[in-house]
Amino acid sequence: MSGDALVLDAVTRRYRVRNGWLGRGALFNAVDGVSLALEHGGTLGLVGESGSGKSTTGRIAAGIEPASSGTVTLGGACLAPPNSSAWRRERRRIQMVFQNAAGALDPRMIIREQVAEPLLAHSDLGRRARAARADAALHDVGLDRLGDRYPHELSGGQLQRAVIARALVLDPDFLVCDEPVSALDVSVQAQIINLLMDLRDRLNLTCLFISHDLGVVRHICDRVAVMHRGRIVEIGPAEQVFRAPTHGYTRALLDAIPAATPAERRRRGGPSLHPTESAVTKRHAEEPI
Ligand SMILES: Nc1ncnc2c1ncn2[C@@H]1O[C@H](COP(=O)(O)OP(=O)(O)OP(=O)(O)O)[C@@H](O)[C@H]1O
Repeated sequence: MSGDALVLDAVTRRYRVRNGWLGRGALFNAVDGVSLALEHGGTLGLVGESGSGKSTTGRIAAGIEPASSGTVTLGGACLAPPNSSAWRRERRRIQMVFQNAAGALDPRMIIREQVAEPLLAHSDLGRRARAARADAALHDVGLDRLGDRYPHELSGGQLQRAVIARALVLDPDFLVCDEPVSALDVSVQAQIINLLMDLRDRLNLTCLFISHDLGVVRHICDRVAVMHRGRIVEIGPAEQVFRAPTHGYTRALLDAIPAATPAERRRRGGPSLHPTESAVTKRHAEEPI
């Protein structure tokens, strides 16, 4: 594990509009001049309304999608465009966990094979060594003994654990998590959040955590970036951004979340805490497998 940072500098991503008020074929900036750094060992939360550019930023950070302009550097070296041989070398260090675990897994393959799959492209390990590495990753996420099962034999939470194991099997330094629990039952969300926190601490991972759930972001992130219409309008230590937001859009986002305590609820006149946040505070709750 090296201590270098993943840095996005003035990153822009342009798409062509298919239909919409800008007019068919017009270009628009889904991500517009975004600069941020993922510092070693930290967790940066990326929040903002739907369509603000969070996922696109995450995919660019993970090297899955190229920037239209701007640079992505890893330890000071420019990350190569996706699919070049240099990219394949660096790709191992940055892995992504998506929202839809079921869609990310092949229903015809057992879990162990799918967890081991990235090793085919990124290592020269033999079949048995790959299976052993996959079993170790499955152990890390609490799925011992389930490697021989097919995806349809696993619960939603177990599927997301398998997807996390597949991201971990290459021993990455950075993990980009894009809404990793929003497709799960509330009762399972806390277990997956707790697992991600445990893995981050145990494996010394540096994380970008994309979420709509500001309660969870406040709980697990040390820094927060707020996106609005493709731009970062505010970035700073989580406690500072949540306690004293400087941008009007951040204040509007925070006003939209339910109050954390009865006193705050009375002061603000809003509803009580989102169930996810009350649940994530119960760390180490284990999902039955
Ligand atoms: N491949 C694509 N082609 C065209 N437009 C795209 C593409 N991917 C994303 N967009 C558009 O870019 C904008 C930003 O999308 P993005 O998914 O990054 O936002 P988001 O903040 O992650 O939203 P959500 O929270 O709903 O996932 C949206 O207007 C989206 O429709």
